[in-house]
Amino acid sequence: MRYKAVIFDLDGTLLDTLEDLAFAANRILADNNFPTHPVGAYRTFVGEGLRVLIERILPEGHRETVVVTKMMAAFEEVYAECWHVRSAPYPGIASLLDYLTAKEIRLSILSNKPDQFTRLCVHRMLSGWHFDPVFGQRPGIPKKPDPTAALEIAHILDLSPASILYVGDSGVDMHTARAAMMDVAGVLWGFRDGDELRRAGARYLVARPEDLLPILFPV
Ligand SMILES: O=C(O)COP(=O)(O)O
Repeated sequence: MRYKAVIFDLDGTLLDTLEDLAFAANRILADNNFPTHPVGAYRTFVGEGLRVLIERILPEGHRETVVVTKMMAAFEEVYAECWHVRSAPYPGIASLLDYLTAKEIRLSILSNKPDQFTRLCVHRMLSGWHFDPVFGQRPGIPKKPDPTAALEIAHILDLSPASILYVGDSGVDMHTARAAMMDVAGVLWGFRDGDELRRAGARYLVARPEDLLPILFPV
């Protein structure tokens, strides 16, 4: 078997978290008399961590560090109440994870979502499977697309990057995997489109979770 482990991105790959993220972000915008955004716009705002999300949703001219920092704290407060309301695994993820577990493929998660929310989401929505390690964005560790955390996972699993398949839904994920010398599959059910994934270097593009099986277990 070529791949012994999979590193999954979280938002837009395993979990559809878009509506809860958009709800919390729009709430803090409205609370501060800033214009809100349609839920779909958040597909391009999410993916590079909380600070970048806040910078992207604020109107130009209101992105000073002090405003961004205040809005980050406000977001964390609102999201702490709503992160689980409308979020859930995408269709087909449960069966995929069951199958990978039965085949003894090791499972791991690497997200740019703040680490505490990453762990909460995994604990509540993906507790039926064993993911280890689970890393969100941690203070002092460079976020994706820097390959540091992906390589840390390879080290913890005691596997070479070549024996790990990275699965994600954004250009940031594709760049992360390539920088870590891992093969990468881009998923088309997430927040970004196939063009972005292809341009960022996706080796495979998959339309449904079960389409990962022939990649992981070629006949
Ligand atoms: O919350 C984010 O910025 C993105 O999270 P992801 O890395 O799981 O897509």
